[in-house]
Amino acid sequence: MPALSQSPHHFDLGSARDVPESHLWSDSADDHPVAGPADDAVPVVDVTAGDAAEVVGRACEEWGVFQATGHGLPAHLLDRVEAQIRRLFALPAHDKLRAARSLDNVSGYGLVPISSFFSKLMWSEGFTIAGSPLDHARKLWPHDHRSFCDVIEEYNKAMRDLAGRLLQLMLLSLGLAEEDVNWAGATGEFGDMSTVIQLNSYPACPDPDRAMGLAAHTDSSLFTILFQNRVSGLQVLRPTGRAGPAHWVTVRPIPGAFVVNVGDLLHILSNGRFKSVVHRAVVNRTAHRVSAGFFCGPPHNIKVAPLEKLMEPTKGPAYRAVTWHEYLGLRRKLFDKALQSIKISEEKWEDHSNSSNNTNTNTNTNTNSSKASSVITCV
Ligand SMILES: C=C1C[C@]23C[C@@]1(O)CC[C@H]2[C@@]12CCC[C@@](C)(C(=O)O1)[C@H]2[C@@H]3C(=O)O
Ligand SMILES: O=C(O)CCC(=O)C(=O)O
Ligand SMILES: [Fe+2]
Repeated sequence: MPALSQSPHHFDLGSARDVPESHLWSDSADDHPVAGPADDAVPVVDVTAGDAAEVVGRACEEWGVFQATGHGLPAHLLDRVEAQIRRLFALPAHDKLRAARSLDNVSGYGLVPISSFFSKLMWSEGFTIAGSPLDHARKLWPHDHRSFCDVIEEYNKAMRDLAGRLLQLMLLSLGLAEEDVNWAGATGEFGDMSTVIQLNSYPACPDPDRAMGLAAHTDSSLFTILFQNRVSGLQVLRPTGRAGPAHWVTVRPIPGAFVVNVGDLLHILSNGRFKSVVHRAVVNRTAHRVSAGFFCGPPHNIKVAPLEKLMEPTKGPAYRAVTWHEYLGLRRKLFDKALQSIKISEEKWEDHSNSSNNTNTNTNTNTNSSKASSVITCV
């Protein structure tokens, strides 16, 4: 076993010749098989196709995830994003730790936030960007933060535009109009929607079957747009159902395509119709994999609740209303029990429909008009 330079938290994964005890996941933790290549695959949608909304809707209901092609983001921008992610994680540990995430700031370098719920460490490092990356980039590259900030800024703009288009397709597929979700923006603009970028790094691993890149989880967002490029590693859980017993399906990388997955907030908004997909990232022996998640949420202070229009006449809302901020707080405490904790039982449907709590579903209660996380500038 290689010596740990400091604590196991700062163990240099890239140069490991063995998986240390601190990062060793037992096989028994993996309770589902991985489906073979002959099994059905995550749907692929050309977002410019005439039937895109319909295909997106089916994918979100059946899988909770799809791959988006035809999105129009130039390949050279994605190459520059990937190069900057690799540049960041290739820095020596002590440089990266200068930009470490702190208790009062979600942005910065560190272990994936859900790490605290697991006794073993994951084979990955992360860098979270909420708002401007400038302060952290300056700490990483005191003399050359510009190229990182410029690329992130350009990527953020292009991704917000894509996110707006995807949201419109999703809402259209649910039969919703602009006035049903007034914060969603009318014409594909992403308006005041909140976004967070999560950069992930998964170094090659000497014993990939006994390590875990990113443990199984759902995202708390409305939806997440993941750039995974050419190295595979993302797997989605196909629960027991039409496709047989529960199993993991590898999301085959399609160069230039994005993986779009439904998060808990969209599951709530659609009253459970769109599935918040459980997913994880596995590692491999030879390739250093990187990815970038673009987490899309409602505007600051908007409460997301099941839409009246999507409820069956005899049924009520399955969840109570929450802002993204409140929900992140619940996730920090309860992790995968957070969604269950806001579930409304059938007996309470009647009380709930009489209460005022659910009337502000789509009302902009935004008293603090901060757009800090929607605009990334490096000035
Ligand atoms: C906005 C956020 C979503 C996220 C927590 C965070 O504050 C920033 C990182 C996000 C991420 C990325 C990896 C998986 C995940 C579950 C985690 O631990 O951190 C998600 C969080 C989430 O979706 O709740
Ligand atoms: O890297 C991946 O494939 C998955 C990343 C992910 O799930 C996340 O950032 O939430
Ligand atoms: Fe995720």
